[in-house]
Amino acid sequence: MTSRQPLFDRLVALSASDWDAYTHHPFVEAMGTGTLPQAAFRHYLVQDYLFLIQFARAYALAVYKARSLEEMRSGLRGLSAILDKEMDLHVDYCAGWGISRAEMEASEEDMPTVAYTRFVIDAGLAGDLLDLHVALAPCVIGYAVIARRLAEAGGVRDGNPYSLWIAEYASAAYQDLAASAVESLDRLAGDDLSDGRLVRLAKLFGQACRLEAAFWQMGLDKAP
Ligand SMILES: Cc1ncc(CO)c(N)n1
Repeated sequence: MTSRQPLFDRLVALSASDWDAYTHHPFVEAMGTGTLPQAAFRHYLVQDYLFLIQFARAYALAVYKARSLEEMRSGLRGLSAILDKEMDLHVDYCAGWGISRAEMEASEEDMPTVAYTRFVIDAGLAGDLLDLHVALAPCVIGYAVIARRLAEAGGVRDGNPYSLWIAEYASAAYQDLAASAVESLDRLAGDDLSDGRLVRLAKLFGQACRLEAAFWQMGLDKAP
């Protein structure tokens, strides 16, 4: 019975308090209500641009770590989704907040950005493809879960400056991407995951959730 439960659900259950602290962080709740200070969001946006560059490197590593052509192509789709789509979207979106590409490129990575992105890359370098995808899961899937909840609670509405952010990650395209990330965890894990491996994977997952929470907190800490 437990083996039929998606690996993602088991990881969330094993790291419930870290997962909840990440997905219900005060930064997230304030985006939903529209009360997040703009300075917090702008700092987050610039750091997220730098985050995405490193995230692309993590997908490049997924191509390298692939054990089959199919897995290589899947890593390549993730890489090009970031480089060819998400980065451009991000630049357009930041322009709407008066932040130029030049300003983002001139910015330095804050410690939480360095910590999170290099943690993910190291998880992939030191481990196998499943370790890497588990370390990536809170990013890819977490944003889909957060945005869906905020959208269902009425976060996308006139007058909420964060509507577009919520709508983007609540969109069918992003929700589909997250659903395929959930499936790929099960495909990579196969059906003979030992208890010991599960515990090690849950450690990676919980750490990534704490680093996501620290990423939100970095934004809040910039609010006057
Ligand atoms: C910090 C962070 N986590 C996850 C995502 C989703 O891609 C993102 N853009 N930024």
